[in-house]
Amino acid sequence: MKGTVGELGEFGLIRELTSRLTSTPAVKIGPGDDAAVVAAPDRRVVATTDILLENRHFRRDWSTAYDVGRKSAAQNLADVAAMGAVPTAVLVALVVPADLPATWPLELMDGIRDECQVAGAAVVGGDVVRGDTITVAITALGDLRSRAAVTRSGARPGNLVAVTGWLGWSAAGFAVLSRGFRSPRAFVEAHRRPEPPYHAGPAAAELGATAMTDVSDGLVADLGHIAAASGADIDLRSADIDVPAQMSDIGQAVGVDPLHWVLTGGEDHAIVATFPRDVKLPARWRIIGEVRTPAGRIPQVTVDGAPWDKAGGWDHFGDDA
Ligand SMILES: Nc1ncnc2c1ncn2[C@@H]1O[C@H](COP(=O)(O)OP(=O)(O)O)[C@@H](O)[C@H]1O
Ligand SMILES: Cc1ncc(C[n+]2csc(CCOP(=O)(O)OP(=O)(O)O)c2C)c(N)n1
Ligand SMILES: [Mg+2]
Ligand SMILES: [Mg+2]
Ligand SMILES: [Mg+2]
Repeated sequence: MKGTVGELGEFGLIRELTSRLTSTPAVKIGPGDDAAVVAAPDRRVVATTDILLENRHFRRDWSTAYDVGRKSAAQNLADVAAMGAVPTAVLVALVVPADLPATWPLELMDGIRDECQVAGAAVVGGDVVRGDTITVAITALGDLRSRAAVTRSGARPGNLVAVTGWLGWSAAGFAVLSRGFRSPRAFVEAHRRPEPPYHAGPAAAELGATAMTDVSDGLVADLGHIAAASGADIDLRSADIDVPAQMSDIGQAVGVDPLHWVLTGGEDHAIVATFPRDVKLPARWRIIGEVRTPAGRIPQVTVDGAPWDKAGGWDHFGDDA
């Protein structure tokens, strides 16, 4: 595809975007009408939205359009999974400048489509608007399959805290890219293209998870939301939190304690949940701490019993943002 988005025009772009999509049996009416129609066998619909903005969530010199597509879909699909639901459909709202090469949004859509396919969902609609900063706003829908939603508020003292998926890999990759390097590849790739363990969300619900979230901002920050919503403290045992040797090497090279990436790095979209103590967890879950009766008036996350007094993760209005 030659030319720019402006040359293609709004409806030319929409035609090209939608022509690349695939469908699923849940999609009754896909893109092309005033709205889509998606089957909701459960009669409840899980709905969530996250925005990705150029130079805030991604950089075009660090990630391909396809990578940004995979990541923007993953960020939203992970939120559906973290409720214990199976993703069904996503809507893609795009802001693009007129002089952007048309290949960029088309390859973005390929990435969104492919990540949706990994999670079992399909793109059912969207919007295109001309603007100065590339913005990808995705809405994802999901189905609870007759189970109760797993919220952030159900953690109880005595519960175990367990996690599945990657922790700190994206943050280590971000640190590498920020310093002008392109390797080690595994970490840079983790930053470009997270791999949320989608299946683990519904699986955790089935196993009796009492609270759950995906780790988008950082483990300590996101568990902080569970602590606050549940009115309980959460203590992490650092000895049970794996720091890969390769991550330690990068930490050494750039002067950062790698445990900091694991505890406060976001964007890997691992799934962390609390479970009753007698749960039988499959091997992919690592037990990393426990829920405790709150020690003070404000529920908090502690590490090895000590309050975590640094930032627990990304904050769009924080000092690092
Ligand atoms: N502009 C908004 N209007 C209404 N609700 C919002 C808005 N921004 C965030 N929220 C809600 O606040 C909660 C926390 O948001 P956020 O930290 O972005 O969640 P997540 O990490 O799951 O994406 C979510 O339930 C989200 O839907
Ligand atoms: C260019 C660039 N700068 C900084 C970051 C780091 N970063 C941006 S947003 C974010 C947290 C996750 O995004 P957010 O919009 O908070 O998603 P949500 O928590 O709502 O799911 C992080 C770690 C990045 N990925 N790219
Ligand atoms: Mg959000
Ligand atoms: Mg999110
Ligand atoms: Mg966030």
